[in-house]
Amino acid sequence: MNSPAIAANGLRKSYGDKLVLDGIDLAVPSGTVFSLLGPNGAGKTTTVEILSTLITADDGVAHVAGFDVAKQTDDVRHCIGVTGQFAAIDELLTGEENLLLMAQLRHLGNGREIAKDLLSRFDLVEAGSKLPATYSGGMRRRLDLAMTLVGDPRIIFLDEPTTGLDPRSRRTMWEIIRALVADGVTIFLTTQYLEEADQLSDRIAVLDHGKIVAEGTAAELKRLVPGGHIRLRFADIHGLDAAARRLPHAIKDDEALTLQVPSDGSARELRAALDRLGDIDIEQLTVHTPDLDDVFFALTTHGART
Ligand SMILES: Nc1ncnc2c1ncn2[C@@H]1O[C@H](COP(=O)(O)OP(=O)(O)OP(=O)(O)O)[C@@H](O)[C@H]1O
Repeated sequence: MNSPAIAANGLRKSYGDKLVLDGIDLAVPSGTVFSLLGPNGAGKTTTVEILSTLITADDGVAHVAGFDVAKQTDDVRHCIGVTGQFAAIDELLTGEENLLLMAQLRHLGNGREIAKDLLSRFDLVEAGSKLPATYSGGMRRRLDLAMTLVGDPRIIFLDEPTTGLDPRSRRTMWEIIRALVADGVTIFLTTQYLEEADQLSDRIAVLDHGKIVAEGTAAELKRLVPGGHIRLRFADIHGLDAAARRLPHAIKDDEALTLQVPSDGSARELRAALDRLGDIDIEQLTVHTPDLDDVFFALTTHGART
């Protein structure tokens, strides 16, 4: 098996007496999307900064593209692209000039060609000759990501790439990220948006107070939390009472005229519940399966419902 594109063992980091990372282990196979999900201050940016050689860990080891992030920083930097929460865009240069500067910094001879190609891929051809001050938030993020892609890095760190974007711009970013993955690029993504992690990731780790509290596919994480149920609403109290007698394990709400039946969301369990109700009239039926929101609330203390 190929060695992972990104691997970390026992990463620790403190600022003063504040412990920020308390022993992080992770492994990201090549060509996959890994999301680090966590509330504000959980340590997501700190993890990205260590893996991308911007800061050093106090303890533990990490390898990116097979290189040690603490000892082979230049090799790591050659293989990666990083898009942070604060864009690297130079406000005094046009979009195209920003890309050209990036190509120069990376000592690439064919800067004009690269800039032209990226402007067209990121739908910034017209904007390319304008100053970033005239760009929308979504355009700035696209330019920032385009700059990250100069030199064709095979491993990309995206630190909260869609924070503050409207739903349409967010979806455009998702399409761009999916195209990169289809091209074999490895993506390490941090996000506070559960839907984003759900949509894009092969694997997700939930970070809280500097520790990974759960890791797996979106489906695996959703199975960790209870909360799946079928909700049945009845026209009147007689229907509700009759139904409650046939489904004694259900939670009854006399005011809302509903029964909540624990369920894994499968068609088999739904059919079994309906069979037991027989000819009792149901006014409305909804099936709730746990989503990543439930996982997030269940596993992180910041998100914990009190
Ligand atoms: N340079 C620094 N000096 C002191 N404390 C820091 C420094 N950088 C980060 N921290 C602290 O480390 C903790 C984790 O920060 P980090 O930015 O990694 O969290 P995050 O999960 O990325 O949060 P957010 O979603 O808000 O960006 C925070 O409490 C933060 O205040």
